[in-house]
Amino acid sequence: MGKISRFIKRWTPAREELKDTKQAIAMIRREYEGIPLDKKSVDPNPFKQFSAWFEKAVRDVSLDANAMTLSTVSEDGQPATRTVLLKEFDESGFVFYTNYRSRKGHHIQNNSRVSMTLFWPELMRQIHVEGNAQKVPETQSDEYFKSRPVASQLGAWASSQSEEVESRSVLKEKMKEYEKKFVDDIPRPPHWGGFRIVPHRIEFWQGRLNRLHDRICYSLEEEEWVIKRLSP
Ligand SMILES: Cc1cc2nc3c(=O)[nH]c(=O)nc-3n(C[C@H](O)[C@H](O)[C@H](O)COP(=O)(O)O)c2cc1C
Repeated sequence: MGKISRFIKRWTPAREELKDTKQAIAMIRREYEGIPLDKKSVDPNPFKQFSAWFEKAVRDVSLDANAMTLSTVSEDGQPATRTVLLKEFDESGFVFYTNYRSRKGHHIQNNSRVSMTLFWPELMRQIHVEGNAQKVPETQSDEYFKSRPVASQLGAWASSQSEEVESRSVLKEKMKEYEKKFVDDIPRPPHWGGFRIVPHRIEFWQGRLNRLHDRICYSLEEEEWVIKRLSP
């Protein structure tokens, strides 16, 4: 049994112990005993701190270490969240790719304020970022689009993301249509590309004993990152 499956077993009730959802929820409880996180021990640069945590997550987290919850806000102030994949990262921000005509795309075009959260249960760690989303340059989206598998490239053409679709077979037909249309090179759909989240607040959360977790928060104040410890 691997490190992770042992870990999961420890915190998951046995199948025969589960009677109903209410009881299942009540049975899920664990202590967090992560490595201490302190204002003195973190890097003064939040991007370097992010890299250190992300690299550890890629090594130690079972799957989808780059999956993050993205929150946007609708025109009438309704927040909406969904999972997207972090695809690029540097000191200018966090990049994910999507359909600009999707629900999230419309939200961002109307209100660029977004937040994103990565949670790595195995490490008892969470990173929460708040900032503004902006489209990446077209050349950057082109480059990333080219690196995707051909089927994913066709999928970007075939799917009018977030719109109602009659059936799965309609999607399959569209895939076939685009397969015929683009024989050699598949261009990037103009409505598909990256958003960069430019952060002004980055919080690192480390689970600790007795729910006394460590929270170290960087906020951008007059172009300087100010570091504070927050109550759990
Ligand atoms: C693990 C995972 C990764 C995903 N990655 C992306 C992604 O990188 N980009 C994307 O547009 N949708 C991604 N999705 C699908 C979104 O969660 C969502 O269903 C879709 O983008 C439509 O969202 P919207 O209608 O709010 O715009 C992913 C879903 C999961 C579960």
